[in-house]
Amino acid sequence: MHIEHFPLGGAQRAAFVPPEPAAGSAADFPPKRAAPRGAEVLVQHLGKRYGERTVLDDVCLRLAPGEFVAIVGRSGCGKSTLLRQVAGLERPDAGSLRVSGDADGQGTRIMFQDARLLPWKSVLDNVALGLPPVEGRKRARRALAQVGLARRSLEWPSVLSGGQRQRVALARALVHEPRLLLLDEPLGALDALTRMEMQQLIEELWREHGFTALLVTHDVSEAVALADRVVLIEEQRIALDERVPLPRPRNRAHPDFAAFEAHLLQRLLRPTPAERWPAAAAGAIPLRRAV
Ligand SMILES: Nc1ncnc2c1ncn2[C@@H]1O[C@H](COP(=O)(O)OP(=O)(O)OP(=O)(O)O)[C@@H](O)[C@H]1O
Repeated sequence: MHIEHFPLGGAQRAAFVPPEPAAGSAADFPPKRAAPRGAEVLVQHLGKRYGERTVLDDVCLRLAPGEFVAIVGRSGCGKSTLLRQVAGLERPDAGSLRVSGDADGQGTRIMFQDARLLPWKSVLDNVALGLPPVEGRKRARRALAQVGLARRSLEWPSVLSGGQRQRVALARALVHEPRLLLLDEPLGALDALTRMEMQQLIEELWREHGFTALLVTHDVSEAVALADRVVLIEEQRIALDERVPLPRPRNRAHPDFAAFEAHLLQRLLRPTPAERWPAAAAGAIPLRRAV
């Protein structure tokens, strides 16, 4: 897969030596991935403001077709804002954004932390929503089978657990054969075990279907488990964009997993210039002198 990086404003890299792949890992990693049929996403010099507040500034990012990218960053740094721009739910104030291979936007699907199911419709009808009745239900059954809920299709959403509801939300995205799946902290409300099961399911479906995936998460471990690349947003910009140097499926028990996670966490928790020099950030003294 060809990955092209745009120059990243102020990108900084902490000292991290990518580990060698574990012995025998190639055998654990059969190349059974479907040929990518995902969209390409190209974000160039994107800026977004809400009133006086600049949330994103000069953000450049490219997702190759079929790539899985995770966005991490502190609360309020603009992760969901970036996702909403890519989803076309909001318009950026500056720069450009292109999702190719999805001309009508129908192939872009988004999943949120809450499943947002219609309580007065059955599980099956939630998944088939917007599709022609007969064909839609057939496709919805197939999608529900893929997420392991074939037997729950005639139930109401209210009787499902949180994890099962998120499975339905995943089926509702899959039924449209997405080319781009946007995931806005979709597992944030789940318990640790269910969360890991869902991560595994998302990875399996991604491998099988070949869509491009963009995941927003607070959980660095989740980003390392799922993504090809991890992108960190800090101070309105992309401050780090790194390939995850680990074979798939990711082994959380392997020391290399922990090492890469620790490397990202260290970078994430590093105080920003504004935190180190609050007076300068507030304009009391020139930042140049403070630095
Ligand atoms: N519609 C809006 N109007 C005004 N401000 C907004 C709006 N949406 C988001 N913001 C502000 O933009 C900033 C970034 O919000 P965003 O939700 O993108 O952050 P985030 O990184 O996803 O946060 P979290 O991890 O806590 O979900 C925040 O300061 C937020 O208050």
